[in-house]
Parts: sequence; structure tokens; C-alpha cells
Amino acid sequence: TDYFSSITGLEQLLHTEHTLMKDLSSQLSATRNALKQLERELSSIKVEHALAARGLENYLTNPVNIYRLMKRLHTDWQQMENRVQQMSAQLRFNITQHYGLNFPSQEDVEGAALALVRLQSTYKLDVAQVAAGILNGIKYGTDMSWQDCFVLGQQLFEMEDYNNTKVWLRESMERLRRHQPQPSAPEPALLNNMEMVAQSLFRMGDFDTAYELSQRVLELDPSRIRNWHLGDKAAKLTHGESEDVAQPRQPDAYRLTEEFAHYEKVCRGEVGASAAQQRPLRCRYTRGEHAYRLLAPLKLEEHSLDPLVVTFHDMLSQHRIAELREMAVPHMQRSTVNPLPGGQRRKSAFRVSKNAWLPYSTHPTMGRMLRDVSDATGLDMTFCEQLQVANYGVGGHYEPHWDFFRDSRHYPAAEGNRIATAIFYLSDVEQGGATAFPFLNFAVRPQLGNILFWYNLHRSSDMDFRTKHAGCPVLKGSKWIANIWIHEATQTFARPCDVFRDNGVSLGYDIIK
Ligand SMILES: O=C(O)CCC(=O)C(=O)O
Ligand SMILES: [Fe+2]
Repeated sequence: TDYFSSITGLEQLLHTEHTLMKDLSSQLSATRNALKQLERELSSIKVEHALAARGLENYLTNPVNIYRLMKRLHTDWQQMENRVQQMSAQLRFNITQHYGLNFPSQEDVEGAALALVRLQSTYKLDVAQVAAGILNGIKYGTDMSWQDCFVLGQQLFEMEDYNNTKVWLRESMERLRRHQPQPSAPEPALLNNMEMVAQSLFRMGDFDTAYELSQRVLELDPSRIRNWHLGDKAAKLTHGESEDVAQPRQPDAYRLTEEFAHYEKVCRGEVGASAAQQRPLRCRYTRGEHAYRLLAPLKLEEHSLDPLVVTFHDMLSQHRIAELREMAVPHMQRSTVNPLPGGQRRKSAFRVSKNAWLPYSTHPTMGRMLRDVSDATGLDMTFCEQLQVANYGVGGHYEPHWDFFRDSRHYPAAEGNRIATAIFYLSDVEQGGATAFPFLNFAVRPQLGNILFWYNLHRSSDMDFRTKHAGCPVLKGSKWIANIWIHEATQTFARPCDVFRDNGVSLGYDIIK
């Protein structure tokens, strides 16, 4: 299991670090006390020597002084030696002795690095601002050090994301340049890494960044000039080594499309529905499909009439939400995307979150959630998938997708395809994390207690390709949702078909531009 994809995983890592901190800190304070004691003794001996220096003869004719000198040299110094040895033996800081602590894997580190650059590109964040702990103008955290930026750049380099590598290495160098007072030479290992990265950049042809990096290395440790054989490398390059030159990795083809760029705009809130689209939309009270709601009407907000996308406000109390989240936590696993039948479930950078599937019988709240969706929409809940509770950590997202299955082998024929989706928002999100509908030009901000509901299929049961949607990356906060997917088979009377097949309007949306 990984830690980076949800807040619960990260809490465990924070606990790990807390344990290590406590251990090291108690080790250090024990040693500090022993050191202080030694220092006190040393300074009392110094006092003796100062006295002696004022008048040797006078000092050395005093029998007490003579005795103390003898004793010091005969026993005290020996004891001090013993104590120093003991002290260094006692100062033991061993991380592996802490059983049961959780540590991030290489995958976690990469996942966190990816999340950071995803946020940077989706929300067009300025690297210098991110490094300063500022997200969209709000300062949340502490600055990243030049070393932090360098290590991130190196990480991205290893992940073959060369564009972002460059940006972060430059930020690192910029921070190093501004560093006041001048930093003392860092660990040799870090300098080695800097040299290595500089050489690789040079070989890739990014001479500017390579040059800047090597200049900084030399400033930090001028003796390293002897390590530099860039000239040799350049000579080799021209002698048939060129096939060795690393080629930047192509990002996933979908991310290069116009459609994806447009999706990112919707996440940033740069595009919205047109006035004509918005004019017929209302916020109103409704009794839904159940007489009881005459007394307790629902607060309905329309986002789109065709396809129907609506929010029902205030459908779940904070208390019930806390219960739900608690029940889900022990079952949370990294989310996967749908494999072909018989294929392996796969983790994917396409969907970064954790989720748990819970049967509705787990708790009365879940049964009520089903009933409320049914009352609000009139749909029959006989064929619903189990409740899926999901949590997205910072940088977590779900790229644009459809909820219906395109391959009928993915659902039992007797249940039919996913006719509708109901998302319960189990949290607010401070920044980012909206549910975006790129073809419909709007994004819905998560609001604790609300249900977002839409139909995935036309009345004719055909797939409605306009319903492509996504969970935008979470920029600040943690996003919790619970999904109910409702299937089609029993909805004949709840949502009857029209006389004519009505899927024509959405066919054009099934191509990626
Ligand atoms: O996270 C969201 O806002 C959307 C989630 C979603 O589309 C899904 O789980 O299928
Ligand atoms: Fe979805």
C-alpha cells in the first residue's frame, strides 16, 4: 500500500517522524547533559591553571594544590576518558530498532513529486511561489530549502520529466544564490549528486542549466574543479555516442490534447457555462419524488438540464459524515481503474486516491443515503454498486472519464449499465478538487453534505458522451466523497424512454480533440 495518495496514509508517516524525533531528541538531551557536566569540570581545571599561571612557585608550594594535581592526573582524567567513551557508546540512534513504523517507498516519493508538478501545471502555479509555500496567493507552509528544490529536481530527472527538472533545478540554484549568509559546503553526497545531474543535463544538451549547476558546485567546493571533464564528454559526444543522449519522455498522449487543456481550464475556473446555458437554470425547493418531502423539501440546484446534472444541498449531517469516514478508513486501498474482464486491476497516475467499498448493510446511515437518493430522483435502488468512499490527498485527482461502461462485459446483463451517479461530498476542499464537466463547461465545488447527481445514459439507454467528468487535483486540503452508482435494469418506469431514440446530441463528444 502507498502513503502519498490519501490523508490517512500521510498521518501514519507523520507519526513515524514524530517517533524518530522524540527518540533523537531524548538521545541528544541525555548527551547534552553529560557534555555540560564534562565542560564544568574542564573549566574548574582551567581555573586552577589560571591561578598557577599567576605565580607558579606560590601555587606549587601549596600541599592542597599538589595533591589535587596528583589526583587529577592519576584518576580524574582517566575517568573523564571513560565517560567520553561511554557517552559516544550511548549516543545510539538506530532507526530500524523502531518496529512497526511506516516509511514511504520510492513509489511514494515519486507520487508526491508527480502530485506537485501536476498541481503546478493544472493550476498554472509559479514555481517560486510553490517553493515559498504559497498556493494561489495564500501562504500555507514554510519555504522549501535550496536542497529540497534540488532533490525534487533530481527526482523529476530520474522520472524523465525534463521540463519540470529544469524549472526546479533553476529554482534551487536561485535559492542557493540568495542564501544569506553563504551556506557552508553541504554534504559531499549532495555535491556528488549535483555534479552527476549537471553532467547528465550537459549530455542532454541543456547547457545553460548544466553550467549554472556546475558553477554553484564550484562555489561551494572549489577543490572540485579537478572533477570536471566536461570537455572530454563533449568530445565523446561527437564521436558516435549520440544515441546515448537521453530523449525527453513523451507525456501521456491525452495530456497533450486540446481537450485536456480545456479540462484544466475548467478546473481553474477560467471557463464557465455561457449565459444562454445558464439562463434556464434555477435553485429551488423540490419535493423530489416522495410525498414526505412536502414537509422536508429538498434544496435543488441545477447545473445543466440536458444532460441533467444537479446538486441536492444539505443531505448529510456532519455527524453522520464523520461516522462514515471512520467506518471507511480501515478498508481504504489505492484506487484502481477498470481493467478489461480477466485483466488485473491497475493503479494509475490517471486516478490517484484511495477508496473502500462498503455494503449498505454496514450502517443505517448508508441505507438512508440510498433511500434519500431514491426519494430525490425517483430511481429504483435495486441494482446499485456498494457504496464507494474515496479520499484524495493533495495532488490527488481523477482524470476525465465516463462512469458508464463501454464494454458490456463489465456489468451483469441483468443489471444494465450505470444509468446515474450520485456523489455525496463528505468534506469541503480548501482549494481545487472540483468535479469538472469539461464538455459542459462547469465545475462543481465540493461542499460537505451535498449530493451531486447526474444521468450517464440517455433515456434510450445509449451512453451520453457529454457526461465526461473528472475530479480536479486537490490543491489544498483533503477531499472525501462517497459514490453511489445506480444501474439501469429496474428503471423502466422511473425513467421511461422517449418515442424517438435521443442519443444523437452526444455522439460528437466521443472523440478526443
Ligand atoms: O472526485 C470527483 O469529483 C469525481 C469522482 C468520480 O468521477 C468517480 O469516482 O467516478
Ligand atoms: Fe466518475
